[in-house]
Amino acid sequence: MIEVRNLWHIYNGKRVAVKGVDLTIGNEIVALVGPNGSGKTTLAKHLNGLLKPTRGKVIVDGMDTRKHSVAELAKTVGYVFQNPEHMFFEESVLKEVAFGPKNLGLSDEEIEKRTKWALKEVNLEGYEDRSPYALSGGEKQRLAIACVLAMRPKYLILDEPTTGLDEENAKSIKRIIRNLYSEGHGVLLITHEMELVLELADRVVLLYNGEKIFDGDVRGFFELELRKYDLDRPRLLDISQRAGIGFVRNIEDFVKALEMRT
Ligand SMILES: Nc1ncnc2c1ncn2[C@@H]1O[C@H](COP(=O)(O)OP(=O)(O)OP(=O)(O)O)[C@@H](O)[C@H]1O
Repeated sequence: MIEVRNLWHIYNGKRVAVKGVDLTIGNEIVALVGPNGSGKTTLAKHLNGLLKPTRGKVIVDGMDTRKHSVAELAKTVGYVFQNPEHMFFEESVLKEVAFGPKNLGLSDEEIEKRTKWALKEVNLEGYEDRSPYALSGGEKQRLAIACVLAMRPKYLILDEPTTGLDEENAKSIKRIIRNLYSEGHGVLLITHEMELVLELADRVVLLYNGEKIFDGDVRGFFELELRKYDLDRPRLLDISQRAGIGFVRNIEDFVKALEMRT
């Protein structure tokens, strides 16, 4: 369990980015949403110790982030950054994924096992010898997830994992996230894409001006006046409501509900 208790983050002694946030994350998919500058990245960087609390506490599976290094915490909380190509530096996909486990000082056998597993998990088997830079946007995103997965973290933070991807690639990322959840991982999904929230999240946390405005189920979240927070309501929900069907999570459920009616 990740526990955030009354967390405050103030940059340079004056810019208050996170204001008294409480939050827990277990084996679930939590969407972290809010307009630009609302504090999402700042909050997420606390979960693996990249930032330390100005006030309050973050406890990751019993470890106080102030008392543990980022390297230590990264074994438990993996962070897949936005624009993953900035993080690649090896000449092949295989070396890129093996880098993390190597750094942990694992045996060659264990490194190979983890690398293979991570590449399989993101469906990049057969790409081992390719250059990370020569991959498509969707493949780069999957490679970035594999690199973090190879560290076997229990929790994953994914920052805008589907932004800029076409539908096919976005689908594949969604499948990976669902798999990770069913394998017992906790996932924190930072996103501006409300369709993704609707389809995937168990819970939604809304930040606004650094404060937690909402923390609850997806249905409750979409009952909020989202325009007030610069967020869009998914079109599917409007269409479904107009059709008299009400709350659905994806197009398949909408079509099923339509068919049942006829
Ligand atoms: N290193 C920094 N130094 C000073 N202020 C910062 C720093 N990083 C972020 N901020 C400020 O803290 C506030 C929260 O920023 P943060 O990046 O956490 O928001 P966000 O919700 O992730 O935004 P976005 O959706 O645009 O990525 C913003 O006002 C931002 O300008």
